[in-house]
Amino acid sequence: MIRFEHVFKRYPERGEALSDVSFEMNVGEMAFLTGHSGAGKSTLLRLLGLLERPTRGQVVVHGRNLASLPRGQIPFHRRQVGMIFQDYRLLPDRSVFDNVALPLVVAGLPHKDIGRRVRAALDQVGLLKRERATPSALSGGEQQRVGIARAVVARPPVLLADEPTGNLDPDLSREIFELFERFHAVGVTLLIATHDLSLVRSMSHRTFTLHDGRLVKDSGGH
Ligand SMILES: Nc1ncnc2c1ncn2[C@@H]1O[C@H](COP(=O)(O)OP(=O)(O)OP(=O)(O)O)[C@@H](O)[C@H]1O
Repeated sequence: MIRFEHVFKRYPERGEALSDVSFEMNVGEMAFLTGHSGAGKSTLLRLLGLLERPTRGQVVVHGRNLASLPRGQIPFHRRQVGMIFQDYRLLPDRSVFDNVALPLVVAGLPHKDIGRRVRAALDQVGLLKRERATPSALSGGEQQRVGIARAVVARPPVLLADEPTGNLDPDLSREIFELFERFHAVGVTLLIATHDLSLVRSMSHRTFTLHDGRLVKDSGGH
């Protein structure tokens, strides 16, 4: 589902953020991505979401080589890869419903399908009753669940999360990770960047470790 082949990413002003990174993930696999601050975790996820392009090497998702993906297929790719962020990135002046609907509105889905799909996604994250609320009326854990509903509403086969529990306390963090387990159980491929090593250790999934832009460890899991 995901393949990195000798991937390098250099930011002109900062030098190499990723150096010669190669790995593969199978369909339905769930893995963690760890490493010190600045190790390159966000960069790796941004390459997968096509928010950045590699300087060298190949990134392949679902058989599509992102380096040679025609411009017109970028929106389609983005719908195949749901992204979840530490700071949730919700629109503060729009309702929970509107925030979750956004990817479907952008994709031009018919109105009646949008309502059905948004409610299904909110149900999955346990927020069906809050669709009219604005994000500021929600707790951090709830806001992140809105972020997750938005990421899954277009039913992407791949979910990427960048420090999804970085702003949450341990109990809420565990709830978010349990939610990820449920998507894993239905066959979604997940890659989750996190500093939360105690949660990582308690969950026995494959774990990648980056150090100074290099993949130094690939371990764990069943
Ligand atoms: N848009 C950018 N422009 C320039 N340099 C960048 C950019 N994004 C990241 N970098 C640099 O690339 C390196 C890797 O950063 P990255 O954000 O990928 O690391 P990270 O492991 O996600 O760190 P953190 O845990 O702090 O989020 C760092 O040196 C960072 O300063």
